[in-house]
This record gives sequence, structure tokens and C-alpha cells, in this order.
Amino acid sequence: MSDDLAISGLSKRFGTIRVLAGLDLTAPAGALTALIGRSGCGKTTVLRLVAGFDRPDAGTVAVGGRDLGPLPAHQRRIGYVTQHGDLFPHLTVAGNITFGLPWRRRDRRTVDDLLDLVGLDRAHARRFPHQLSGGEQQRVALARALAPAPDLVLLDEPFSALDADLRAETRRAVTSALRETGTTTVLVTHDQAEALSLADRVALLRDGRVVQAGTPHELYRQPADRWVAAFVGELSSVPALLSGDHADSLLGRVALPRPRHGAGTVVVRPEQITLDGTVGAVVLAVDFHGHDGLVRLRVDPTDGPPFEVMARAAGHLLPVPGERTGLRLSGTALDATADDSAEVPLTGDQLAPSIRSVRPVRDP
Ligand SMILES: Nc1ncnc2c1ncn2[C@@H]1O[C@H](COP(=O)(O)OP(=O)(O)OP(=O)(O)O)[C@@H](O)[C@H]1O
Repeated sequence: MSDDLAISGLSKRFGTIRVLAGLDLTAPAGALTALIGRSGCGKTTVLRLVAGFDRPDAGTVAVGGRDLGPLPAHQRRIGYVTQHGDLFPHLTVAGNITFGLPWRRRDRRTVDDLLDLVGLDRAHARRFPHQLSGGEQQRVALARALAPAPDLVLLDEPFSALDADLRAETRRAVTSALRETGTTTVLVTHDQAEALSLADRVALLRDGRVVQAGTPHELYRQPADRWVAAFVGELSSVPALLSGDHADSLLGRVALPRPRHGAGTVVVRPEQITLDGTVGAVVLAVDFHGHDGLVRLRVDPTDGPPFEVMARAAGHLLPVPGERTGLRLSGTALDATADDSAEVPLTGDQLAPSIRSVRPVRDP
């Protein structure tokens, strides 16, 4: 089992651009932490500062309590895998894997063990990088990174250059090798779904800092704010009457994460809106993903303005644009906002007329 990574107050400017502004992040020992954020927010910069390829303007990086600041990159005991693997083209797989090892460890057994670990046939040892698929090259790159038993592995978008088939298979092989060795890992990815499905913890960068770090479930279901909520998934806002621990929306009742009162809106995920309800809506567009799909719908309440929502449905049950369907909302809202956001409970006449009676539109 390797050690934890602790980053504290990390700051970095490139000319006039301030990329990191006192970033704090802990990556627990033996776990896979995904670093996500908008393009250009500084994810790769964090990895490069941790690896020692660049110097921070301020802040500290420690692994297992050991301050890496004074150490050059080659003494940090960190493995780094890039988007394209960057294998040495003139060396065989065996040569690549054992490149950074002392001579006494550059043997057949070491190579075989590492190929086994990343799920590659031992016969690949004699091949050159151009004789491997992109996914195989990434596995060799990981084997090379793991060969010296580093304290920490940094993965910078290692799957993004692979096509869908190879990506799934390579992800499985790479994460299983990392788990088997118990290596502390930080994965940079621009793919939120990849982060949520692979990582033990996810850290989201914004404005040079970590805006939220937690389990994938925490980021998805208990986002720190509306921006985080929208970054890790789709959202829908539904008009509702907020009544303490629950809200009666036009599509049905939901629980509230924090007590709220008054007329307002609840914010929910698309999978909380199912197409098996009684509230009439018109399908505007369908985004087909194979196994499931996102459906954009318009609801026309009898006593309020129309509004749009997103629902998720199984791929084989998707409606077509123009179709009428019935909606139902359930579960717990991510968030709720009262129109008058003062936290004074509102009752009766104080409520907006459009919501005073929460009357869903039913199809005849
Ligand atoms: N060596 C450099 N010199 C000048 N600017 C740089 C340098 N390296 C990075 N930057 C800038 O710093 C910002 C952050 O870059 P970085 O590559 O860390 O972002 P990122 O989140 O990894 O982006 P992406 O998701 O697009 O790969 C960008 O605006 C980039 O142009």
C-alpha cells in the first residue's frame, strides 16, 4: 500500500494568467482520485507540479508526509502516464518497461509479472510500440510507470485517445492493476462519466481551487452548489410548493435535502423523472445513448407558464419527438429555491397565484 498525497496552498501563474490559486487537495493512500474541471482550468498543471516538471509559485506537495518540494522529478518516486503513453519507439515492450530500473531488475521475470499485472500477453515483450494497439500501448505505459513501485501514479487523460471499445477494456485493465498494487493514483479526465464510474474520490477544480471533493455519489447527489450539480450531470428545475422537508411539484412530491418553505422550484436529476406518470407532457427532443436516452419535454400547466424538463429513459422505451407522454417525479431533490428566498415560511395568500394550488395537468 502506498501513501497519501497532500497538496496545500498550491499556486501557479503563467505570465499574467493565474491558473492555481491556493489549491488544497488530499488523495487518500491506495485510492483512485479523479481530478475534473473545465478545459484549461489547470488539471494538467496540478499533475506537472506534483511530478516536479514545473515549480509552483507557492504551496507544498507531500507524499506520506514527505515534502517533495526540494526533490527533482526523478527522485520523487512518482509514475506519470500521458494521453499517448509516450513509449520509447526504439525500445521493445520489455525495454520500455524496465527502462528506469536498476540493471539487476531488468530481467524476464520482472517483465512477465508486469505484463500479467496489466493484462497483456507475455509474448508482447518482444514487440515494438508501433506493433501495439493504442490500448496496449497505454497498458505498457502503466506497466513502465508501476515497475519501480512508485509511491504515487499520475494519469493524465490516459484513455481519451482510445476508441470506445478499447477505452472500456483498457480502463478495466488499468484500474484493476492499480487496485491490485494498492497504488495511490490521481487521474485527470475531461470525461465526467469516467470520473464517476472509476474513481473512489472525485475533486472538481474551479477558479484555481478545488470547489468540491468527495465520493462520486456525494458529488452527484450532494453537490456543493448549482454549478457543481450541472457540471457532473443534467438538471431539471420544476415549479413546486416547498413545505419543509418535502415539496409538491407539478410532477409529483419529492423530499427536500434541507427545509425550505414557499413557492419556488426544485432541482432534480433526469432519472428522477420517469415517463410512466399521469402529468401530460410533449416530447421535444431525444438524445439517444444506446442503453438509455435523455428526453427533453415541455409541460403546459393549466394555471402557470410552460416549462421544460429532462427525463432519462431506457433505450428501448424512448418516445419520439412530438409524442405525448405522462411524467412522474420521485426521490429527493438536489436543491430547492424559494421564489422569495427569505427563509420565512409562506402560507395561503402569500403564495404566488400560479402555484397556490399545485394542480398537475392530466391527460384526458
Ligand atoms: N507552460 C505554459 N505556459 C503558459 N501557459 C500555460 C502553460 N501551461 C499551461 N498554461 C495555461 O494554463 C492554463 C491551464 O492549463 P492546463 O493544461 O493545466 O489545463 P487543463 O485543465 O489540463 O486543460 P485541458 O482539460 O484542456 O487539458 C491554460 O490556460 C493553459 O493555456
